[in-house]
Amino acid sequence: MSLTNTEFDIIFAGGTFFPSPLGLVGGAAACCTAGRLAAADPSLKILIVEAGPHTQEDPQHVQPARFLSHFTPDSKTVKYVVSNPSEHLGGRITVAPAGQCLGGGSSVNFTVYNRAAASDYDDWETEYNNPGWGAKDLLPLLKKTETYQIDPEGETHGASGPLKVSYGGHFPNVAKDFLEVAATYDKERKLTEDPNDLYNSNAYGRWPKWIDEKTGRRSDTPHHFIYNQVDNKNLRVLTGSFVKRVIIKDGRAVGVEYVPNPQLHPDASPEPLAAYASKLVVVCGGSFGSPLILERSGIGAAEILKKFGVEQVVDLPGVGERYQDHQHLVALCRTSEDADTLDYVMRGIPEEIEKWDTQWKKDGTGFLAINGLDAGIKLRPTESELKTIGPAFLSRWRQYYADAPDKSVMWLACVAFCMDAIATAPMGKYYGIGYCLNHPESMGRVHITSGEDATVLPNWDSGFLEHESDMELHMYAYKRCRELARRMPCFRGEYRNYHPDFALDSPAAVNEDTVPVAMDAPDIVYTNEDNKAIREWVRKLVATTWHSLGTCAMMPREQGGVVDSRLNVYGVEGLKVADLSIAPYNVGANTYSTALVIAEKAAVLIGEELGITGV
Ligand SMILES: Cc1cc2nc3c(=O)[nH]c(=O)nc-3n(C[C@H](O)[C@H](O)[C@H](O)COP(=O)(O)OP(=O)(O)OC[C@H]3O[C@@H](n4cnc5c(N)ncnc54)[C@H](O)[C@@H]3O)c2cc1C
Repeated sequence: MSLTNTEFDIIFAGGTFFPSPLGLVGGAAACCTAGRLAAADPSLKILIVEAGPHTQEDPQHVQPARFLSHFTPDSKTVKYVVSNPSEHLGGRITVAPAGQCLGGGSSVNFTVYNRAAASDYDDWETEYNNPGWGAKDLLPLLKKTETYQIDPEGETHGASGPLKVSYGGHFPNVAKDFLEVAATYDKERKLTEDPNDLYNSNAYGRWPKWIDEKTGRRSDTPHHFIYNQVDNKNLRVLTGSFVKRVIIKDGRAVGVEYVPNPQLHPDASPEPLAAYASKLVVVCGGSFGSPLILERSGIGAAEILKKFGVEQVVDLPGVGERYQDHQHLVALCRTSEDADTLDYVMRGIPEEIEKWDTQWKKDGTGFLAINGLDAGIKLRPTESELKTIGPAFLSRWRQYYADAPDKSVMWLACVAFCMDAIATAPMGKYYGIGYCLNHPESMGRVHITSGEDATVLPNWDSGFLEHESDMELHMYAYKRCRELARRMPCFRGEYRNYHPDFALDSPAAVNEDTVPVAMDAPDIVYTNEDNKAIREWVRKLVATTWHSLGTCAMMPREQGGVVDSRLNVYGVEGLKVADLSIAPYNVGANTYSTALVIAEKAAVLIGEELGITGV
């Protein structure tokens, strides 16, 4: 589709693309920012350019529990980003699936509602010099996005935003078991009604979801910010198109070049087309997409651009650096047939889908209206636990966590399906206690492998486990998960492939076919050999939590920053980045909420600059 003769006000690159004064790409953040601006000023010509397909009213996007259906080898809605082999992972690669469809991650994610600690955002303001990005400034925007159906009067939650947050349409008995065990076994920690108030941590609770309790639908960004404005002909979305580069003339971004996605348009000419924006180009390709768009546009480190024949426009060596994620693992167990798990739905068994689809259509409840992540904790180690974790983590704790009681070191949760192993585990019902590290010390990097081809995979080093402090925390986390899991009434043994390879005669040996241990049973004592086995297990299985951020960091330019605190790319006029890639440092939570608050803030900043009121 050629948009060459249409001029937009804004183009959003990475999401959907419109010929407009403003242009954007159409991921989670892009749809929110574009939708807010379009609603405030319907005369604004906006184009969103998105690499993947539309998602409108597709059950695989709208019904929350369908998220694993996107993970097929030939997926058209998820892009598999493959890392370089790493010595820290025993020489193996890791793969990060990233949403590639209108709405990006918001259209395929697991719908876990998890909010950062207030001090995470305060650090953005004070440590990275970004006025206006602290918790007190962002809280009103966090509230603006959501309707917190669980407690609309809650002080830190929103009551009338477009995205609904609830517990979903069912409370699985597996999650109830988990909370009962937590309350009885873990004497050091309490239960909470609201694990997401920004200011408190270290208490177990029922876990909310980005799901509307009235309809059972996913709270994604395209349906709530874009598809609900179909009558606005000035808001245009171009799907199936990769933004190749931003067109920069005399130091100003004036448009984008885009090429068809060959997976969706195999017969289209690969020649680039152009769309022009008179006011602004906003890059929103996510943490994997945005740095690559910038590098192909000549914005990045000299040696990388030179290697791939891209003429440098701005020297910004920070582009593509500071890749961060939340590394996760799950200790899987078998469970009884009467346990509520999503295994059969996740495996796509037709009778199960049909049964729950009927229920979902009737009243928005049932297994399609949940995500199987129904209880958990943002956990901080106790003083006595801290003594056992290890010297590298202890040093990290003292430097980063000790004085910030709202920060948790990991999110630990009960998973009511065979997460990570659904494709390989024998048929049956499973649950797991899983966790992700909230602020791993390790960082990676992502860069182009071609100056011309926007469809090829990048050069990605995940950075996972490059710091010993992360490994020590993983080992502690596994032990916590295991103690909780084996006490749960629904426990019927550990699934060997998702536990370390302990010696068979070790007291830590995997118990495959058994019943729960007593609540007051002593914790397992691990030998040096057992600890080595856990270390190997972590290396073998640690994986992305799909929470990539930080690759176009909002920091001072001299410290490696890519955008300033108004999201302007250093050295180019009329060019912003507005997605999770601008996060200067990690947040202790699943990242959709943070992507949304960045998008809301971007809309406000753009509104101010273009004189649009009511954003
Ligand atoms: C499988 C999965 C599960 C997740 N689960 C959760 C969860 O349960 N809870 C939670 O809080 N968070 C979750 N997340 C994370 C969350 O969805 C992301 O943090 C969020 O979507 C990031 O938003 P973004 O706008 O920065 O990027 P994205 O949402 O990734 O959007 C980027 C968009 O840009 C497009 N794009 C990239 N390059 C180009 C290009 N060159 N041209 C055109 N388009 C391009 C992509 O196709 C994509 O649509 C999950 C993510 C994934 C992938």
